[in-house]
Amino acid sequence: MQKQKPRGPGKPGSRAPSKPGGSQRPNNKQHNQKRAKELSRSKLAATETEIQELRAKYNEIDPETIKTFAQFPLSQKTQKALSEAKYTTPTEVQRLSIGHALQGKDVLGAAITGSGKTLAFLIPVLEHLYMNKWSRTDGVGAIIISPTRELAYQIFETLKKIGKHHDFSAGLIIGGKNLKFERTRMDQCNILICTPGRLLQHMDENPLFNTTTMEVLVLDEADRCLDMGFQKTLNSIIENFPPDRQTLLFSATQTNTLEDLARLNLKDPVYVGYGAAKSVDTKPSGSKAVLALPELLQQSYVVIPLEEKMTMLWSFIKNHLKQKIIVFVASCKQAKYLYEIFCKLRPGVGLLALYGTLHQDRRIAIYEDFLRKSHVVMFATDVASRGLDFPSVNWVLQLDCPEDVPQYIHRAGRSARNKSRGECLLVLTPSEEEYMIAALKEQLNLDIPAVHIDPKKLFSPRVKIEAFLAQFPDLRASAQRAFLSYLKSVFLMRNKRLFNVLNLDLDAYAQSLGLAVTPRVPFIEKLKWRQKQQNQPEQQTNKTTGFGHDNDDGDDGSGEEEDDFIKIKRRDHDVEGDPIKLEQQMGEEPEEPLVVPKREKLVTKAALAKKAIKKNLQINSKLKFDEDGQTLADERNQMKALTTRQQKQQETQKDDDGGINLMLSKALLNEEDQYDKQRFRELVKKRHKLQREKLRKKAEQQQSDDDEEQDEDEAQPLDMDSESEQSVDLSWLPDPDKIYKKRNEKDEEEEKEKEVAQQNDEEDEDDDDDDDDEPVFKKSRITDKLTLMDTEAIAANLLAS
Ligand SMILES: Nc1ncnc2c1ncn2[C@@H]1O[C@H](COP(=O)(O)OP(=O)(O)OP(=O)(O)O)[C@@H](O)[C@H]1O
Repeated sequence: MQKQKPRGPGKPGSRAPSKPGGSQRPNNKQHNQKRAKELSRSKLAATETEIQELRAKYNEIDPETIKTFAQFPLSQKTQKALSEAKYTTPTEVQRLSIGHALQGKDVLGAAITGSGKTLAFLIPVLEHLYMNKWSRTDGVGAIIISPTRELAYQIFETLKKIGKHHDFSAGLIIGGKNLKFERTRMDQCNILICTPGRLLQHMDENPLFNTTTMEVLVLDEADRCLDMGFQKTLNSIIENFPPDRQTLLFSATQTNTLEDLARLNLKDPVYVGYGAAKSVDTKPSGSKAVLALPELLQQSYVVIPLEEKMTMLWSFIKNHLKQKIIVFVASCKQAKYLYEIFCKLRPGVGLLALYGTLHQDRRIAIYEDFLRKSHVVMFATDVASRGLDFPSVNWVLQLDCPEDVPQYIHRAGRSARNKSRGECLLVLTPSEEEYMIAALKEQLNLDIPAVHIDPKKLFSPRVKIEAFLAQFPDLRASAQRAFLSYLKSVFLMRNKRLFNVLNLDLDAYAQSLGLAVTPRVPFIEKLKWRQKQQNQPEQQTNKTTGFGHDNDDGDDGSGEEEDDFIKIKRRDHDVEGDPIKLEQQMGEEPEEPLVVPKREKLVTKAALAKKAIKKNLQINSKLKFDEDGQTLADERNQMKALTTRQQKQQETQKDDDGGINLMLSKALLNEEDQYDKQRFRELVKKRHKLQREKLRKKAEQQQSDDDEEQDEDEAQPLDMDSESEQSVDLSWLPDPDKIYKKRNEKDEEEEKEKEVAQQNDEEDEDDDDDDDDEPVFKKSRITDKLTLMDTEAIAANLLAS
């Protein structure tokens, strides 16, 4: 599209001389506009003819004869971008699926990891919008759903590459990004690449988001999108899509059941990559899974106890310093701890960690870092196991056993991508070996060779790790969290044949992580306790049967009662979900189903309190007495009694199961208020009493001091003092004490009267207290006798007058 240069406003009076026949500027403008119109018209016409030509060729597509992308009836814009990105020859999955997708059919594509499934659905998406002359204002035309954020980001990047000559707008809608920003832009996007959770959030919260225009739906890693984890979310999303749409499903492990496909409302789907002959249009029987691994991937496994994994990992990294390695672990906290401790240990190679709890920007930065680097070790959880296209990964080390065979395939598939070589080492504990190896043999027809590690090549980093943990408490806490999270992940696995947390040597594992003390694992303690509880009655039953007490007495009723007491009625009473029928998968004899224990109901403080109230427990009460032997807690007790009374009333009513009883609460609050007021008055009174006591003592002390002083004055000759005192004879002066005492006594009486009046006014004052104690300030005035200095001053005044 040509762009016109913006013109400046132009100065008034500085116009260019006009040519004969009218002004030049309007002529130019008109000319340009005309030309632009002609251009766009011719472009539209060209597009229209291109579209018609391409559409005519759609029915002639024969996947078997196609060798290059140029042979596909694709728009020039797509062809140009493909050749610029050096995509000339389509991969098998692309060759087999693109034609059907262009024809508007629903496609289920299964192909090994790294075989180019992304282009197999992106090309048809672009072509569909192009052929339908989709413009920016037409809204959302296609939605691509990916189970992880990194994969969505990767698809977005590929779309940018091959769709760069088209005029469509595309949006990446994943968690951890700016929701507000996404909201304002979503309605302007023609292609949305999103994770299920975020998409549903927008559907629920964003009034601008409208999917009625949507015509193509793609599920990458379809089996993951449709599995239990995303089931509810995806069901809600699908409800919002128009039923009349094209659906494309792709994965390396298509394990979808027919039920899943029915949920998606597929219409006569084409199966690509199913069956031995990689045939097209052949429907797979029922829910048969399609599982395959790249030919150039070398696989092996090693069996070591859990506690030796750290040593093995350290030695492996030290022996492969010039390689690009992904180490898969079961939980985020393990990935974090391994990264932290290995950074401290400095193995001599770059380290990275990619896991779900990291901030999204950090995750993308790590992803890009790992893309770029050629010698690096990345500790990762299964967020990195599906779809991520890291070039030239030499080794995939599955340090913790994968949950199932598809997970093994996806992890292993991060290496040996797109016809390159790679290796995968599966680390198993002795208890995991038998089941996992048999499952791989059964489902993949794969005999993975076992490798044995030369003990001489093992270097244990334990001493160093212990030293670091002793030095850095944060690191120790991280190790503890890693320890617990691994055990939790094993505990939560549904496949109890493969993962049994009770088989693990916890102390040895804790020590291998550098922990001096094994952290407490409450859920294992609970599990053991529950197992013990379940075994005990069973043993007791056996005992009873052994002694033949069952039917001997002939009293059926009593016998039954006894049995009822000790017999477990349903052994799987705490089963959460259906038991896993592993035997059927493995073709073994059916055994007792293994079950995931149900989570125990949490006992909250509120629940305990409720229980206690219901039982009407009498909690020990503390009684306080004042100096007079009165109980201070009387009011409180009264209040408690009232509460219990009202609770009883409430219980008898039985219609109030929850919520707040306003009447009762009000009454309780009033009671509480009364009590608090009373208590406050008592405290104030007590404080006043204490103050008075103190002042009285002080006054008495002062009086006794004064008396002593007076005695001393009388006893000592005057010449002991100053010269002035020597020169003046003051014996003729009247005794000031006598004068002022009289006056003070008068004051005292008045004060007393006032006090009595005040006492009568104050309702709350304690009479006893007041009888004992006269106001201290009055006493202090009475005892405030004239000093020698005062007497001297009075004498001076008198002399002067
Ligand atoms: N026709 C092609 N020619 C050359 N390279 C291609 C072609 N198609 C895809 N590729 C490259 O192959 C690599 C793997 O592609 P892609 O990620 O789409 O595989 P995938 O099948 O989706 O893998 P996974 O199953 O792991 O998701 C990418 O680097 C991509 O660029």
